Amino acid sequence: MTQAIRVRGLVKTYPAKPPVEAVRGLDLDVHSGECFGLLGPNGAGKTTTLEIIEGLLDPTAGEVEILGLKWGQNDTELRNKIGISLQETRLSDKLTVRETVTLFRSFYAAGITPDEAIGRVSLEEKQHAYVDKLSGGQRQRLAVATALVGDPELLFLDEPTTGLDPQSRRQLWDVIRAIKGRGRTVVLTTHYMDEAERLCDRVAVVDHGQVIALGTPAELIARVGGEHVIDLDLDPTTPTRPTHGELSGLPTVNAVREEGDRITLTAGEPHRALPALLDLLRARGAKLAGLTTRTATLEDVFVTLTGRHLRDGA
Ligand SMILES: Nc1ncnc2c1ncn2[C@@H]1O[C@H](COP(=O)(O)OP(=O)(O)OP(=O)(O)O)[C@@H](O)[C@H]1O
Repeated sequence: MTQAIRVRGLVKTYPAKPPVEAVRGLDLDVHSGECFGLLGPNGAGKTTTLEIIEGLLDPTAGEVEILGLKWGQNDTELRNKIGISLQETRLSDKLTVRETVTLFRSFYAAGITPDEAIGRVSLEEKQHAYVDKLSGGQRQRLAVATALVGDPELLFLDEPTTGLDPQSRRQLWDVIRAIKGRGRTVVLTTHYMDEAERLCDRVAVVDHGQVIALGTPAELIARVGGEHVIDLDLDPTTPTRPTHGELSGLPTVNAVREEGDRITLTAGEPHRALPALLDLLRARGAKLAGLTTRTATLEDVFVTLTGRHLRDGA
């Protein structure tokens, strides 16, 4: 498989008092044709990493190769091969959708027609509308159209669906799937775990400027110890809580997490873990305020790895 992106030992320290070590020795390989997700909480270093790869920011140290090319050596060629939709792409309110896409098309030596780009993000009906008259979702799709119009081999989408309603998010997912369907490489950052699970072939979980886990969503979920999660809420009046050791000793339980009255177990076989859990709770005289079982998600992966929720402070 050819590499779309190769990053080694990336470091970015912002000058401040004290200096901010936003990226601390990050390695990354993105394969051609895959949809790759960078996940992590606010401040993890995702945007900084992307902006260095996109050539918008200089690294403090490290190597970056994009499509076999390097910033500083092949800039014009690189700019023609990548498309970027920034977290908040600034578009002029005084231009229409069509004028905006036409303007961005003029930045590229080759590409698709503005009409085709507008069609790919389903904005035909809005092509004569001014940017300030668009909804949030339409604006985001326009931002993606401006990134698509140069027919890039590699497309960067920084939090493409943040703040959008569910319907607009799904529309953008379809747009992203279609881009991938054309064999293009997509790198996206997101706070939304369902988005990453649905769209990404592989994801890297970034925390404190480093990759702390990498793999397909299914691999990462399997790695946290089981595909099934049992969430149980103890009634606060419960006299004696089961101990951590008792919970981890239940059949097929791989991990135990306790946050206040919420206990979360990951279990390989819930049909074996659950009856034993209920017996244990009965023996402790514990009252249940709630009990649910569900499939493990990337959010569980992140909490297991870092002890924090991905959307903390989001
Ligand atoms: N220009 C800057 N000067 C100083 N510190 C900065 C600058 N830009 C970002 N940082 C800091 O670097 C760290 C990483 O920020 P970055 O935006 O890369 O994280 P992120 O993972 O993309 O977060 P978010 O999800 O909020 O966009 C943060 O602590 C941030 O405050």
